[in-house]
Amino acid sequence: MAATAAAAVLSSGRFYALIGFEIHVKLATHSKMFSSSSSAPAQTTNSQVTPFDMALPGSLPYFNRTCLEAGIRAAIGLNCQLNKISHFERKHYFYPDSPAGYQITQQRYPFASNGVFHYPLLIKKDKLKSSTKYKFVDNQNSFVIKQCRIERIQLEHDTGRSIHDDHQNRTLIDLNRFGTGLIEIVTKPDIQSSLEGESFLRELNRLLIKYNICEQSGLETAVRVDANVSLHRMNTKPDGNRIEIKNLGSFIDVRQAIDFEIKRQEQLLTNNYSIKNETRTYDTNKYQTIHLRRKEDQIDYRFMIEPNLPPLYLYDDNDKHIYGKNFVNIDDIKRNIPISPLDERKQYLDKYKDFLTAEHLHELLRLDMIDYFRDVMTHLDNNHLRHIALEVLLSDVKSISYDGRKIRKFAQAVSPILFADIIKHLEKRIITRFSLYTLLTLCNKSRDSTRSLKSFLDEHNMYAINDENELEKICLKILEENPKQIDRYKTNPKKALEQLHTSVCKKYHGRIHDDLVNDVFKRLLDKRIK
Ligand SMILES: Nc1ncnc2c1ncn2[C@@H]1O[C@H](COP(=O)(O)OP(=O)(O)OP(=O)(O)O)[C@@H](O)[C@H]1O
Ligand SMILES: [Mg+2]
Ligand SMILES: [Mg+2]
Repeated sequence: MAATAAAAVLSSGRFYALIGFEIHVKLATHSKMFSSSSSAPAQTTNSQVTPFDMALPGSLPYFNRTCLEAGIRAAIGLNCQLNKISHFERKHYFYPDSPAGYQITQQRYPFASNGVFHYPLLIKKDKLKSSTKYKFVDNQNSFVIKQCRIERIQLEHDTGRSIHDDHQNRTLIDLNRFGTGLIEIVTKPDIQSSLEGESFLRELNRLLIKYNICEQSGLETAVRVDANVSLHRMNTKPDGNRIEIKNLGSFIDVRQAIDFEIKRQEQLLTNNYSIKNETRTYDTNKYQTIHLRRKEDQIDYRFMIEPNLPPLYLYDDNDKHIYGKNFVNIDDIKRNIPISPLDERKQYLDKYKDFLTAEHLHELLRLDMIDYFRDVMTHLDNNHLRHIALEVLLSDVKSISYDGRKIRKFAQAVSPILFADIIKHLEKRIITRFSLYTLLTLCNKSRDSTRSLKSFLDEHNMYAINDENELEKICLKILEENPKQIDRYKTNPKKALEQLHTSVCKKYHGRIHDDLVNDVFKRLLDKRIK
């Protein structure tokens, strides 16, 4: 894998862009950060709310250490320095869905800082504008690795939700979400294009899910991103001004919002306007960023140390003498941390180097198939079979279950053992390549993971016809039914064979091997036209 650090110059060649993210991640913990209420999605409004969540006088916060543990896992994945002492502060602002009038955060004294994250760059496959034509590999079929520094990671909690009731012209407040644990990951402005930004977020998302920091649903629900974008003339230094685009909820929104913003700023600078600090929002219908407020107009947050919470202390194996409720041993967490997505990628490419390319691997990751692939591989004992399995995964299985949710259902219905068994049958020519899609669809639909392959093949009579005599009889019959093709064979043998092949497949529903049947037809037709 090659490391690169080339500056991304915009197509005009006159400007360069700097992009920094503030990424809010909803932590996968059972209860909220400072109260015992559940943080799971609720059925009824205001059903998961304690006196503290309502800011009732006299109620006190009680810190949930699993939030800190999840945060530490993120910090390890992002190679951050873990600060042994960190503090909670009150960040004051008034908003109806935040009844205390402040948010508890660690903005100034975070538990983790100064990290660096390496991620593989998505490379545009071709010059088409299509948003799907991306791949993760360069022409040498290796990953291009980029890096982005992490400024800090802080713990904070979410706000409630305002529900606007237009009929009665009022706003209702639901506090179920209030107090659920978040981490905010703040990057340095090291990202230089929308493509780098999207690549960074996709890899980060994999890390967050793999390390059980947020729920599987990832960027779509558990992660919200503020993208800070600034454009500068080449050979000038940034002056610190930036545009902050708030609350982006999907990879595509992030990419499009950045692209729009770069173009907008390019026009401003070209017309000799300057970029001033500003907060904008992205309109997903109009594909534009829209002015919200000038940064200078923002209120003074009047930060103060949260008096009801002690500092958080971290320790490692070397400081065994420290213990207590809010103390977490970093080394305990490090010992149980899974392999990082990047190292995992290297491991896969190394283990299956005989047939797995970086592009295949990217595709498996993109389709959320990697775990299924890994499990299938363990049931196949040679690379020839494994290669066939890979090919089937990236064709038939891909079209049956094209997204993460569906592949998980597919994996339940078609167990890796069953899938491996299908591949072995295919290789032994007991079933045909042509029947695979139907067979896999049937297995997937049956939703009965206990059924054997034999029961499917018996029930639907899907055994390949391998007997030459039987096949010859079938082909003769097809020729009788299609006399036109015999004439056509004289002038256009390719087309005639294709038509005959289609007819035989239609009639025998994928029980015929392509190569065998073509040979038999050829033999029979050659004899006839002699
Ligand atoms: N010149 C720049 N161009 C683009 N992004 C920048 C630039 N300078 C700083 N940034 C980014 O701005 C972000 C600053 O985030 P931070 O949370 O520290 O402050 P904030 O946005 O003022 O606070 P808040 O959390 O209240 O929004 C970082 O992601 C940083 O990388
Ligand atoms: Mg910000
Ligand atoms: Mg911030």
